Amino acid sequence: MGAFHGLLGLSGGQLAGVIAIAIFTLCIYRRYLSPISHVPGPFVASFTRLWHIHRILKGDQNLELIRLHDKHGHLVRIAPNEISLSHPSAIKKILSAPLHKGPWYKVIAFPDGRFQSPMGATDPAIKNELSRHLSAAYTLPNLLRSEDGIDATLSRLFTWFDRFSTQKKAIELADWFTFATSDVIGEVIFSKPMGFLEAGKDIDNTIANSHAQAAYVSIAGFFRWVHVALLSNRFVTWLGIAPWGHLINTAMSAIKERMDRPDVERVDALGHWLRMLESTRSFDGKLGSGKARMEEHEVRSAAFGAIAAGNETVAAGLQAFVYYMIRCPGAWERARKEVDEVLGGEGGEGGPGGVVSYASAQKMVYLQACIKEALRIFGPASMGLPRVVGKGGMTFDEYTIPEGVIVSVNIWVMHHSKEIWGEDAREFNPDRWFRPNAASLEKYFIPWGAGYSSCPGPNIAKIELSKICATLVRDYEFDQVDPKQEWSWKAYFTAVPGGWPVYVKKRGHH
Ligand code: HEM
Repeated sequence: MGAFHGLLGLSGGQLAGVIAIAIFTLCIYRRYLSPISHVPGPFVASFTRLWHIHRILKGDQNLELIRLHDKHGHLVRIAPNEISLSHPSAIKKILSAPLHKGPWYKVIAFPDGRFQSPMGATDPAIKNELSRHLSAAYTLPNLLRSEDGIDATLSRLFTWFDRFSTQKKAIELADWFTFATSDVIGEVIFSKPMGFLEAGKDIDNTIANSHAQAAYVSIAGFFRWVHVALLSNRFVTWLGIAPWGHLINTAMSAIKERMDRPDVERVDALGHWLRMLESTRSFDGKLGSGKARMEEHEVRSAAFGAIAAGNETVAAGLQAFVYYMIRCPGAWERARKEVDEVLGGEGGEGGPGGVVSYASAQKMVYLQACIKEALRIFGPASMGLPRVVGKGGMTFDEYTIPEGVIVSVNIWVMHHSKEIWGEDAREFNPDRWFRPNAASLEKYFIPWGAGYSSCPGPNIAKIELSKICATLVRDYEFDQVDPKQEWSWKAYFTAVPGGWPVYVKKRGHH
């Protein structure tokens, strides 16, 4: 360091002064001279990303953004080079367009930063190529081939609920729904539940630790090189010390077992990917060449993606359904009447305890509107989805945003926009889906994101939400231990509520 000062001919104090002036100049440039300096937003955000990171860690980035858009309008500058958009056309112009994703996404790599995952690929052409084989496993007909396995898993959940009803024991739905959705993902991906419902408890504190992991991932994307240096590198992978935890470990050993036994034929997603792997093994198309190929690490990465993204999101949707339904007078009874009608009276489908089929749940239009409304009012994905403006820039209102600026669309901001949904935008009202303008609002309903980078798992989520919500409405009621208590949650990349214990009551038991 001393040699460095000497080289510049500066004393320690002078060097500190030069650095301070450089930082000050950069701040002035970012605040007053940058091409997006005229876009309104929090003062600090205009010269440092730390404002955004602070809001993420505080866990209220979604609500804060809604407040800022209410105050400033369609454009809010949330970092020196990022603008959040609430303009109704932003979904089409930003998410549905083939824009590159923001650099934040690159942090999503498995098992380490050397490998590109579909979510981590920022170039739309590469992302599409990496996803091509994966998504075919998630079509509705493919997934419904696992419906019996899903039913067996969910029956375990309802057996627990029956027990809690008899015991009059208060439970956290956050835990039980996450146990169930984790087990279902195991069933759908590799025909093996993760074991939470069998154990009836959080295994290895997996779910308890997931909040800290979620907070880490949501900001690690802004410090990717630190993340690569500490955790996401070849050395950590080689040592096998990455803190993946029970879910990923279970998935990886299930994949290994299946690869060791190529004679086992299964209808799950893994079976599909392994067949793809086999048929493309001899093919040496290069990434970016537009040619189909799939490699072993991509199979692992696909399972990792589903497991990392597919349990708490659905569990949050399920919680939102129960939470808002029990607060909406008459909604549970109305949904139950419909469920009974469709199933032909109390019990229906295999009698009490039998899990409602996906096909029957699709006929329950009010129930589906309630599920949809729960996902609108409480979108499980709470972080803005960043894209990079391409050549020629982009115009919203009187602003022209130049090439290279990051533009993000936050699902909460869009779902809570009064301009789009009307004055009752921030209320839970399933009946909005029966209004004459409902069809025209579909394009603004984006719980899964939109465009080439949107969630690959809606069909899995819809199967779970439909079956679980229909069965809950038919067979159970929920009373909060403290009916006035609001739930709490932290909005990182996803928002997972908790802290609202309930009593489960089996229908007819008092
Ligand atoms: C209610 C449930 C769910 C919601 C609301 C949801 C929402 C989202 C959103 C908003 C994204 C980000 C899109 C973007 O970056 O532009 C995403 C990505 C993803 N989701 Fe979901 N998701 C849900 C359930 C699932 C399930 C069940 C799976 C299981 C396969 C899944 C797997 C993934 C994966 C792998 C990604 C990364 C996709 C990629 O970029 O390749 N999600 N999800």
